[in-house]
Amino acid sequence: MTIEPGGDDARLARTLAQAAGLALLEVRAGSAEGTELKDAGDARAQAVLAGLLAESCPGDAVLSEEAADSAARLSADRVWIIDPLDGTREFSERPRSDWAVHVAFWEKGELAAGAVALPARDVAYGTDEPPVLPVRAEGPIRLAVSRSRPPAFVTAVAEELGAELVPMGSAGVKCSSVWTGEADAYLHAGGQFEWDSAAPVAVARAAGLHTSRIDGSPLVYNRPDPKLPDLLVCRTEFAETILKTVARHNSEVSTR
Ligand SMILES: Nc1ncnc2c1ncn2[C@@H]1O[C@H](COP(=O)(O)O)[C@@H](OP(=O)(O)O)[C@H]1O
Ligand SMILES: [Mg+2]
Repeated sequence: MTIEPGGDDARLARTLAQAAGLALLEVRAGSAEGTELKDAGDARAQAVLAGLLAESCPGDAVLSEEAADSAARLSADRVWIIDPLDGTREFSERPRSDWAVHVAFWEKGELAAGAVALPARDVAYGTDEPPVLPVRAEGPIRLAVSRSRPPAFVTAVAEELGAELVPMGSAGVKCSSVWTGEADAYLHAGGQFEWDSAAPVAVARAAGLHTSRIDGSPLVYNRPDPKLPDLLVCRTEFAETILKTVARHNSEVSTR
């Protein structure tokens, strides 16, 4: 199934992400700090999303970072894959704005819709109205990477590509940096889960970006084990070069 703009599920994904985003801004306006703030954010956004999903689509399954997993999702046709607060670390570091709410919708084997809200930037992106890629300005490849857990091989890869690293928090924010044109690619390896990438990947696909594992294989969602440790999201013109460069340096790292 391909991701179609519009549609009720796509609009619902955006509404849900924005509602959780508003709740997170309220939590952040309070006095909690550090772990207490992270926990309060995770819990509040989860409660908002779970409540709205139960109301709007009571028969659907849900896979969430903040809720117990249920095997029921493996035989369901409709599954919401949500990360109520992605970039929890950055959420707790006021006034950073690189944190997000992810709401993806999976149907019969494929991501079918998704939305990524960046509440501190007052913006949300969704497959209902896919982002339009800007024309790329001249210059070196800009590679968005985790500011706290970049892949082991990323310095060597950037050197070989003559690329600039752009560190930031949140997988959703890094994917959004590719569709807004702030970066050309988002590269991650070393660990992640389906909820970290499902919604950003749905929006990236709708925007016409390349999305894959770092060995070039497809990103597959709603699997029994939700670990999905690596990905590349990039402008299509850079996919082949980046994948080849990663393949060389990833094998050097993993055989060390
Ligand atoms: N090595 C790793 N193992 C597990 N999760 C990882 C990871 N590296 C990044 N992630 C998760 O991916 C999301 C984006 O990370 P980063 O900001 O470092 O790019 C974060 O999600 P959460 O904030 O929802 O926990 C983070 O926990
Ligand atoms: Mg996450």
